[in-house]
Amino acid sequence: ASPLFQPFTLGDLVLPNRIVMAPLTRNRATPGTVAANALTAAYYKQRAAAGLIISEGTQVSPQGQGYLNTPGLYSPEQIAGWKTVTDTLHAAGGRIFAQIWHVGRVSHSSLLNGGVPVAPSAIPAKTKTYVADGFADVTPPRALETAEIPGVVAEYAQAAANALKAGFDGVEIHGANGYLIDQFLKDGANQRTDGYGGSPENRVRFGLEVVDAILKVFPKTRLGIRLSPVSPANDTVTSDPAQVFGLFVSELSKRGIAFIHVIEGATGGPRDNVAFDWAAIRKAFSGAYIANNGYTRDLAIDAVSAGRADLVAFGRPFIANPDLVERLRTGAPLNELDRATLYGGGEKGYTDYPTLDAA
Ligand SMILES: C=C(C(=O)O)c1ccccc1
Repeated sequence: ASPLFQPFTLGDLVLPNRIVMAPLTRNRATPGTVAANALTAAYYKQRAAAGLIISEGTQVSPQGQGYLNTPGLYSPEQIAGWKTVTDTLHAAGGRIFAQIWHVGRVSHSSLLNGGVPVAPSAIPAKTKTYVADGFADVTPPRALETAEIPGVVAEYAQAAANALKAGFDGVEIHGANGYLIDQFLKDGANQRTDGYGGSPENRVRFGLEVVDAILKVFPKTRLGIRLSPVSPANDTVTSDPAQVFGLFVSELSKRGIAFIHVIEGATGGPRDNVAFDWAAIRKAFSGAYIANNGYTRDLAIDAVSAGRADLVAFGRPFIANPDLVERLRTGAPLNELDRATLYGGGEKGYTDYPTLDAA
């Protein structure tokens, strides 16, 4: 069988195959920000055959929330809610890492008690977010004071400690798609004049402080980070992707974390929007490389067989195919994705996609 279906040891965790369920925001943490409804546990349980599941983005604090009904990992209720999910998934033989998330400037005052989002600089993103009455332009942010930054770093570390309590098998730091860490990395969003802005060395500082703070409370063998060097997601770009991500990845490699999860191209879009040397990034990192973005069965089999990736993450295919692993193994056709039920709502488009044997 293709290496895609062979086991892989990630850090100290043996995965039964190299197929990862990518983090997917579904806006179904109701009420509010607690991932406790039975639907969420059922949704993840249906996908337990994945080599590894990475949870939907889970905010590290109230300030870190940018969308309606996304779960948090900063309160006892939220930890207890996620525990019902991880217990259910473990009972079904699955493995799940928590993706911990701070949206930075991609938020809306209606989610922040009338407040404004925080960001590296007071530069509004030309992007929308999902709030109570549908999609809305994000609220222009304020720049974080230098003195506030250690507090935000500590929110990530606390969320990682909470992830352990909530029964997660590991943590993925959300460092991609134009959210807070990515905003610091990219000079289109970060025009600070203190030690956190300007040179690539300064722009990687925030992300590295987050990793170092987490490593004080969390094992490096179970820690990874998602990156999107050339994605324009949420209107966040940089003039120097090769420089800043080459530096960031080599610094991450020195810390010995388990994986980088790389969005190759524009998130959910073209893989060749900007020329980028993915092989150089893979070579610069000592741990595992999870490739993501628009992979088909053939592309995934080829990437793993050719050694360009250790694992491949699938997002939208996992939404529509709870038994994606089986379908990829046998080359079976895939269910169509229903875009109308991606965000918000209930079981429709969440837990009601059929498996092969149900067809
Ligand atoms: C967390 C997200 C990301 O990383 O792009 C997200 C958020 C809202 C809708 C889709 C995706």
